[in-house]
Amino acid sequence: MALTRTRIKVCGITRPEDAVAAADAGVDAIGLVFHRDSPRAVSPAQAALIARAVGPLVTVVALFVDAAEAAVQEVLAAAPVGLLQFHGAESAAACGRYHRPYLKALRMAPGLAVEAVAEGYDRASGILLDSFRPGVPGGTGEAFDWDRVPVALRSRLVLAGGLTPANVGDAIARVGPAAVDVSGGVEAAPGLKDATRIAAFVAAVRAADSKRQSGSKP
Ligand SMILES: O=C(O)c1ccccc1N[C@@H]1O[C@H](COP(=O)(O)O)[C@@H](O)[C@H]1O
Repeated sequence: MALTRTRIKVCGITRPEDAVAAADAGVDAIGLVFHRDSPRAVSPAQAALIARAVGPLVTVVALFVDAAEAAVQEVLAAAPVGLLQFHGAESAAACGRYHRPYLKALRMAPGLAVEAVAEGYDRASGILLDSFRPGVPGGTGEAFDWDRVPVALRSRLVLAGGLTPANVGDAIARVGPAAVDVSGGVEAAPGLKDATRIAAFVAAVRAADSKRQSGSKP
């Protein structure tokens, strides 16, 4: 049985007030980036403050890019993380080391055998597909060719990469992911979310869900 409500994650939150805006808009998860080179990077102490602001029933996702085990453990000790997100070249064994639910991000490099690679992460709670730009691990603000998404992956797919309030409805109609993830598309500036854009993104997702449901009725 397929989900009728697309789950929403807003990633790259750096301020408690942005976490509150996302929660108030009705998102399912917020993402915190622990990658030093990102304009959205937060410290474990900031993460704890943001997680406290968002309350108990919004999932806090901690995003790492090929991080050392000690760095991941430091974050886990500091903040109530509900889900890990591995956005680098981490193996399935490395992702599973923390005995926590996790998303594995795959960047859509030319020629990537998406389905085969995703199969190697069968213990992941979801497979996140993001755009590929050489030398940039994520948060590019660029969309990839959605026709490359394997149908078989949809039920555990988190679609990411260049989503915005303007294109997310089309993305849902064409791909039918379990969840969508947005960062740059709801920002006023890198790392600074915009409450109006977050609300517009959520509204666009819900409109697409309604359209899908009415279209599937006999
Ligand atoms: O957001 C970042 O700065 C970032 C840094 C390193 C790895 C991943 C990052 N963000 C993730 O990138 C995708 C797409 O972001 P966007 O919507 O295209 O800006 C998303 O999954 C973020 O979680």
